[in-house]
Amino acid sequence: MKIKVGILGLPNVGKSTLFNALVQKSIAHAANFPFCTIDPNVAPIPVPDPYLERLGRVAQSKAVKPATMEWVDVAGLAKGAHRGEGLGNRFLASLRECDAICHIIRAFEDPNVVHVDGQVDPVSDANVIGLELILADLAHVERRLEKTTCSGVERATLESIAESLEKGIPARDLQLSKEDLLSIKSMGLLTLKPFLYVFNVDEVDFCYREQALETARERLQLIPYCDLETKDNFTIVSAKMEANLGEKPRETQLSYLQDMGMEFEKDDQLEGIRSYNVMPTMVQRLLNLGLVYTGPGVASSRSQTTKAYMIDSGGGASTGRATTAHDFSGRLHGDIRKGFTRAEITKAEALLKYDSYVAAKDAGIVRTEGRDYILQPDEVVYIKWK
Ligand SMILES: Nc1ncnc2c1ncn2[C@@H]1O[C@H](COP(=O)(O)OP(=O)(O)OP(=O)(O)O)[C@@H](O)[C@H]1O
Ligand SMILES: [Mg+2]
Repeated sequence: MKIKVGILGLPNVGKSTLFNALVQKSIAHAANFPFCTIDPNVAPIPVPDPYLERLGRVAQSKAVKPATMEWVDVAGLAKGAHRGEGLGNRFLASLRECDAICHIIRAFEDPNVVHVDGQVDPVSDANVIGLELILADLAHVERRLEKTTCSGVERATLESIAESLEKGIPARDLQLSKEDLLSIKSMGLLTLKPFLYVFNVDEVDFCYREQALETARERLQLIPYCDLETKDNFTIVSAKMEANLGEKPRETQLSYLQDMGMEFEKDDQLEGIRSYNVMPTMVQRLLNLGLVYTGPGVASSRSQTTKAYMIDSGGGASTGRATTAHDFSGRLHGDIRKGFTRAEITKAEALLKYDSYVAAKDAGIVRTEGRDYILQPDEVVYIKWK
């Protein structure tokens, strides 16, 4: 299951700075002028994982490979983009292919960083983006409705969406049935996608997290185009702080933040606030994704890597992609799928109580399932095949 997340926002709000922080490398050019990014930057980002390292040790693997999500950093979307302002909105095509959108909203004041409208106003900025997305979807839907190949359920659905968009209502606010949604899936409508709202705050505000989160929550309530059901899907980052912390030694990072006023109750809190952990975890929750593992049980002559894979936690309820043991075997190798006989399943937490897969099996915690078994999050899967 390949998951793509798009980073969207006005020009010069810190999208590329944040993208680099997520990738933990300087891939995207980030600079203090609008429309710095033209071509999209794309990179895989590992999904934070509570079990992988330890499972690798139980399996005696030489390496572990985390599941990844692909993040896409695009050009800034400007007010009037639908009329061709800024870079227009042609680049939105890369966002149409994404499973979720991460909307970066400038909340930092720094007067040295140019704001396209001359003043920092997070609510107004977020509304500009919300409206541009509605207008971009409307133009996209109207183009499709002009085609004679658009008929039946697809046409009826798009007509009702167009009617709503014209009134300023995003497509996600319509109660579309599964059948309706399926008929328009290839359109990649932006106002149907799950959104994560990310307020990019000043370094010092980031260090007073509770207060900054409260302010973000209050602002979100004022953004009419924001998805009502996902109003909890927001967070704060300080892209500049992330850039400053970079990969400095842990002690340096801690003292930098403490000097700025941040209080730490526990040492591991530092990892818990870094965007490369926070943001993929939020996307995972937003899209209801879970992780399953392979490695334990596999003979070392066959594989020496323990790997994590993403699946739909709700058994396909949210993405429509339930993963059966047989489907999953196809993700490993065509031959494994062809020769599938059964799957051995165990929970990661339970397996970690043993020194080896064999010991866990002897203790009776490994069960056998057939091809139609729907995988559940945090399961370790060992496929038997001929
Ligand atoms: N939290 C912050 N506080 C202060 N400055 C910041 C913060 N986040 C980013 N910046 C600065 O804002 C400027 C613009 O950043 P960046 O190039 O990442 O924006 P962008 O959204 O990718 O822009 P574009 O749309 O032009 O590609 C950079 O100088 C960056 O250092
Ligand atoms: Mg950029």
